[in-house]
Order: sequence, then C-alpha cells, then structure tokens
Amino acid sequence: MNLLIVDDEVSFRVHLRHVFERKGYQVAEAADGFEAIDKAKETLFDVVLLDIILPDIDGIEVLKQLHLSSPFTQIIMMTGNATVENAIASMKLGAYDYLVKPFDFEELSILVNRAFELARLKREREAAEHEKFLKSRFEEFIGQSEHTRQILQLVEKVAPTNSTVLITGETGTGKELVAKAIYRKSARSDKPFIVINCSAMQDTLLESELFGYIKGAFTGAVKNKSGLIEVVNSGTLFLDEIGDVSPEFQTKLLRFLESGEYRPLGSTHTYKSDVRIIAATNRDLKELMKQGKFREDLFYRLNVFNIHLLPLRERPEDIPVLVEHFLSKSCFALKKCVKKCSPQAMKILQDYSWPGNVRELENVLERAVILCDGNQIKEDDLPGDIKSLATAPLSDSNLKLEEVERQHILRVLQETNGNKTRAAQLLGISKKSLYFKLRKYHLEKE
Ligand SMILES: Nc1ncnc2c1ncn2[C@@H]1O[C@H](COP(=O)(O)OP(=O)(O)OP(=O)(O)O)[C@@H](O)[C@H]1O
Repeated sequence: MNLLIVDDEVSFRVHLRHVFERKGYQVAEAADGFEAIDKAKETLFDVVLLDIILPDIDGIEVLKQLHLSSPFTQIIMMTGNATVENAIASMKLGAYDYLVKPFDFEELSILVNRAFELARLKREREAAEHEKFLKSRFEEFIGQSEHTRQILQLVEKVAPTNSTVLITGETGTGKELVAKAIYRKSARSDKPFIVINCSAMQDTLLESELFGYIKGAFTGAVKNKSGLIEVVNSGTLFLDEIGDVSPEFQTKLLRFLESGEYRPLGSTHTYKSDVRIIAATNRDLKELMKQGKFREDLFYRLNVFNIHLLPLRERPEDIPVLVEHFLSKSCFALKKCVKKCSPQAMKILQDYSWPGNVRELENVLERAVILCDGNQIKEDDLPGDIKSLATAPLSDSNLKLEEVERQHILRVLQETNGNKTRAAQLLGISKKSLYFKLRKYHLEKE
C-alpha cells in the first residue's frame, strides 16, 4: 500500500505520514508538484493525496501528469474553501474524490482505503487482461512457409461457414490448433469448443459421452445423462483421432452429420442438435477405407473440406519463427529470458527431421530454456540424439545407417509414449517390422 502526500506544509505532511504509517501504508512525501511527478516515476503509488495549491505548478496540472504516468493511481485532491470549484473540476479529469480542509482524519482514512481498493482492482484487472492477451498470442498458428500461409487462408475461408472440416496430418503438426483457429473465427466463437479424443475411449463410453444415455441403458446408468452433443448445442465439437472409432460408432456419427439427429443410448426417441463438427486424424483414412475399417460415406461426409498439414520436415522455413515463438512461450511460463538460439543450435534444429513435428520442437525448446544459463540457446542445451542425427556428416563412419535408424526409432517411440501401433504408422512400416527392428537393435527394454 503505497501512498504519496503532496503538500507544501511540512507539519501537515508529517502528521498525515504518522497517521497512515500506523495503518500499515508505505508513505512518501513531496513538497511541490515537480517533486511529486518525479517520485511517481520511481514508485508505483496506489493513492496520492494532492493539494490543489502548490508552490510551483497547479495541483490540477500535477493530476494530469500523474494520470499519464500511472493510470491506476487514485488521486484525492485536498482543497481550501477558495478552490472548491477547482477540486470539483478535477473530478472530471479523473480525480478519485476531493476533501475540503480542515477535514476529519477518520473520513480521510476511509476515503484512502476505498481509493486503495479501487487501485488494486484496476491493477489486477489489467494484469489479468495482459496475461490473457499473452496466452492468446501463444495459441496462434505460427509459420512463414508458403504452406502455412495457404493453411491460414483456408482457415479464414471455412471458418464462417457451417461446413464439417477434416484436418489431417502427422501427430504434432498442429491439427488441434487449426481446429481452434477455425472455431475462434466462426460465428460460434461465443459458444463452447469441446475436444473429444476418440482413441482414448471405448466404444460405448464414446457413444454415451457424445449422445448421452437414459436410465437403465446399461449397468450403472442410474439416471438420464445428457450427451455433449446436447450440452454443446450451437457450439463446436472437435473429434480428434477420428480414424480410431469403431464401425458402429461411425454409423451413428454419419446419421448425426446427415440429419442432425441422434438417439441417446437406450432411448427410443430421436433428438436434434445443431453442432459444428471438426474432425482430425493422423491416419490415412483412404487406406483404412480400402481395408474396410472406415466407412466410405462417412469419409466423404467428413471430408467436405479437408485441411492437410504437412510434416515439419517438409516446411523447414517455419522453424525459425516457431523457435522464436516457443522461446517466448517457455520464457513466459518459466519466467526466464532467453531470446534466441546460437547459429549452431539453429542449424541443428533446422537439419533435424522432427518425427514428432511441432510438438517435439516445442518440447525440445522448453527443455533447452530450462537448461540454458545465458540468454541464448546453445548446442549443449539440445538433446544428444537430435544433435547426432542432425549434425552427422555424410562421411562420418561412426554413424552408420543402422545407428541412424536405431536412434530414429527410439525417438519416435518416445514421441508416441511407447505406443507401437502409432510408432509403426509414423515410421511407415508394419507393426511386425517394428517388432523385428526392436529386437534387432535390442530396444525392447528401452
Ligand atoms: N504452427 C504452429 N504454431 C504454433 N504452435 C504450434 C503450431 N503447430 C503446432 N503447435 C503446437 O504444437 C503442439 C501440438 O499441436 P496440436 O496438439 O495442435 O497437434 P496435433 O496435430 O493435434 O497432434 P495429435 O495428432 O498428436 O493430436 C501444441 O502445443 C501446439 O500449440
């Protein structure tokens, strides 16, 4: 609680100082207008008690200056009878209140406490707004490659429509981020955006989460429960990993997409809901269709508008801006100040193949910011396998093709948290070949 008392009468200032110091305030004094303006440049005051008549400049002028330099500071004008009109005028210029001398100290104290509360509230609101602004900046889809520019154009075009969108691309390429960008730019942006990870749920759970159920539909269904489709009415539903859902669920989803109708589990009634669906997958739906695992009609219904994100290794021009973006994101979260990468570190980041795509880059940079001692990321702050894979010269006989393959498999497995089905997909080999290679390179335990 910082208070500044501005008055040319020393005994008056000293008296006020004692009153407020006893109440726990940090009190500063200024004998004239210029001293007050100078002190406000050094300290952020919550409240200023400002006499209208000062020896050098007018108190009203000081009020204007203080407002410019510290907008959250609340200013209480002190005036004699002769200048009451000026004090009233000062309210129009943003003064918190005014008091006519001689005043009751209890009254002054109540006023100062109230002004302090207002200053605190304004500062907190501003800090929250600022934080929100910074966070929203970190949710933007960043990039400067031609590919990213085209993606952003597609987002702009499809966002205002009601079309279903299918976003495809390898894991970590930013599919969810693109879905959020579409949602934010759509007419439904004031309604909810809900993410469902289809691969994380069993069939009946997924169905009951989405469409709801009625009492008695299955053991444990002790009362009716609304599904997300009803809850999110007029909002946007993001169905992630859509390639992993069962044929039964595909049929129900298709029905909903075609007619907006659904039936809760166990119910004989049909309901309607208006929800925009955005789906995403890192699997090849056309291949799944060939294998009979994905319904063709559902594919065409979802694929009304397709956005395909290229892997990061195919758009390396995005890496420098993404690096800058993730450095400020990590610094914001970790309260550190690392501004850039050394040229050598940047070269490593640009030469590496990023099987985990942008997510992997983000994780590598967060780790690097934690390790970094200075204000720039150095080679040593990057993980060893990235360095060896990125920097190995072609003539390096120590790094044989087999070693590169071993390290790459290990990295992909780390990215997929040990999920071998996904790792095999990412590596473009069958699960059987992956098991063979794991045995060959003695990687089973790792
Ligand atoms: N172009 C980008 N600009 C900024 N951040 C990005 C970009 N692409 C991805 N990211 C970040 O990378 C991480 C992974 O992105 P996201 O979850 O959207 O990927 P995904 O393709 O949906 O992955 P998955 O298939 O595994 O679900 C997130 O933290 C996201 O913010």
